[in-house]
Amino acid sequence: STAAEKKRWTLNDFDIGKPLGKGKFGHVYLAREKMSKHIVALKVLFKSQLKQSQVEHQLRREVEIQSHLRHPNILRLYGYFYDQKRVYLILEYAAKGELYKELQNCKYFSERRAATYIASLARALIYCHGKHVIHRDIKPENLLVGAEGELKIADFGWSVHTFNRRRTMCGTLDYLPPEMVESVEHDANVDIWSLGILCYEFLYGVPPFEAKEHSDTYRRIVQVDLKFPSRPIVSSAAKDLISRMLVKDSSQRLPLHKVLEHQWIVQNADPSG
Ligand SMILES: Nc1ncnc(NCCc2cnc(NC(=O)Nc3cccc(C(F)(F)F)c3)s2)c1Br
Repeated sequence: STAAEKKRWTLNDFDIGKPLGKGKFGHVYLAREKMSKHIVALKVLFKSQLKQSQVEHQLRREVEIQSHLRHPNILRLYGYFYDQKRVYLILEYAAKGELYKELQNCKYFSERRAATYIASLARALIYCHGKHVIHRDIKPENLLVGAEGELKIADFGWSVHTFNRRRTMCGTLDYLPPEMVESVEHDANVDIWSLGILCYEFLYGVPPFEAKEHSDTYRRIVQVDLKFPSRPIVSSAAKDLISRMLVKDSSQRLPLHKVLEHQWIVQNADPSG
């Protein structure tokens, strides 16, 4: 790892700028490292809240996992430091912000834009799985957009190394595959399911199993109650790809490298990604 990852950073090393977003555990600020003038995002977490939620081990795992990941579609976590009350994550700054805000603004994405994002995500997940890391929490809130419009997966707070698969419930229900909702053993194929959920939400503006009550969402997930609305009009190729990822039996889900070879991706994704 680089010198930057070894250094003992303190808040004095940074000029703090505007708030970028408000997370569950703390706020994110634009910041500039004084010596290098390098622009970063600084996520501030309160130790009291981390302790209260007993997630300190997850945070340590995130920092450990992220320190080994280098991919254009994965937001870098350069390092962390802490003081009396807070833990600070030093993150790559994604200049075009949070993808879910973009999705809210334009309701749903074009097939070309959706396919380009899905292809980027598939490549990032192939890279993660190759390192025995599953993200487990792929959803619009964890996707950011870089200065060139490229997608960046962020927040590995729920990721794990596959050899110690865990059964804890994590993230919102909408994106969880049947095996996690039924809290049985799960593997890297959980991320393929979430990719299918995302592909549907990019094209229709809502996740496929959304329901008023948690219990209804749960039932729709375990029954894979997949319906495609008549509006907006979506190509049959896109529906075919979604149907091959949202399969209850995780071993039968389309493998990520096959996602990249699917005709809808080949015909619609921008190769630069
Ligand atoms: N424009 C932007 N450019 C860059 N970043 C931005 N926002 C921050 C995105 C994040 C990346 N990584 C994260 N990681 C965590 O939050 N981890 C986390 C937090 C609490 C508890 C835990 C745990 F303890 F539960 F694991 C783990 S948030 C924005 Br907006």
